[in-house]
Amino acid sequence: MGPLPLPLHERLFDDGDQLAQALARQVAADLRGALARHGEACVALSGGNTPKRFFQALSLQTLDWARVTVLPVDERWLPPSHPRSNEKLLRDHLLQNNAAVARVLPMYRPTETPEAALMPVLTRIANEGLPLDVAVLGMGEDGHVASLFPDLGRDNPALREIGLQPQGRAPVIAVRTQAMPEPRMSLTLSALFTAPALYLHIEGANKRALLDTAQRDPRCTLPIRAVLSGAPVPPTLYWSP
Ligand SMILES: O=C(O)[C@H](O)[C@@H](O)[C@H](O)[C@H](O)COP(=O)(O)O
Repeated sequence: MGPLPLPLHERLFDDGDQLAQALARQVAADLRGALARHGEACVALSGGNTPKRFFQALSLQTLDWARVTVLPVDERWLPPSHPRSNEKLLRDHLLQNNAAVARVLPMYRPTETPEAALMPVLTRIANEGLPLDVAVLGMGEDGHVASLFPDLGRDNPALREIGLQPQGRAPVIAVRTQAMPEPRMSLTLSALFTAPALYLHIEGANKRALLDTAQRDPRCTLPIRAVLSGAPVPPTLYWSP
């Protein structure tokens, strides 16, 4: 008998619209619970192409959005007017309808490099964003999550530990990857794991197969496996073809 697959709850849907509605209902319920417990709530959300429908559905949910802070799990080092900016994605697709009054905690600052802004951004996120109540992670076809790419630590092995260890020493890192054109900033797994509710929003058969490998193969070194192996509570997968 091979090793047991890493624990993961699964919610499978026939299409992306159904998934978006269900994930929006679940995240809204988690936020309402957090608001009831401590009067404010914080959710970290992934960028990329997958989450747009989910953001739109979430923006229609009824809850006390004025007491909710939203932050991106990662940011491409581009101004918020740029089409690849995750802050822009949040503002265009989530900060509308009922959610228009939510507060965005941006990662980007107008410095030339993410390294130059790291300390002030890290301090602000630690003070105003953490601990999280909810985190939603996408996954790239290469097994990256947030901006924690498979080549993390190529030039600086300590960065891999800080990024991927469940007890890593910092909540935010500046990253460079050969996989993407621009430098980035990212929450680390130790920051993401402060969320008692952790979701993977993954669409498509290829990503599902990769996730399966990460769940079952102990030799897998991809960041997605570090999520599955290190998460203090088993994440819940929301998947559709
Ligand atoms: O800003 C980003 O790029 C992300 O937060 C990233 O981790 C994303 O979730 C995956 O790359 C999946 O992206 P797609 O949904 O576009 O495939």
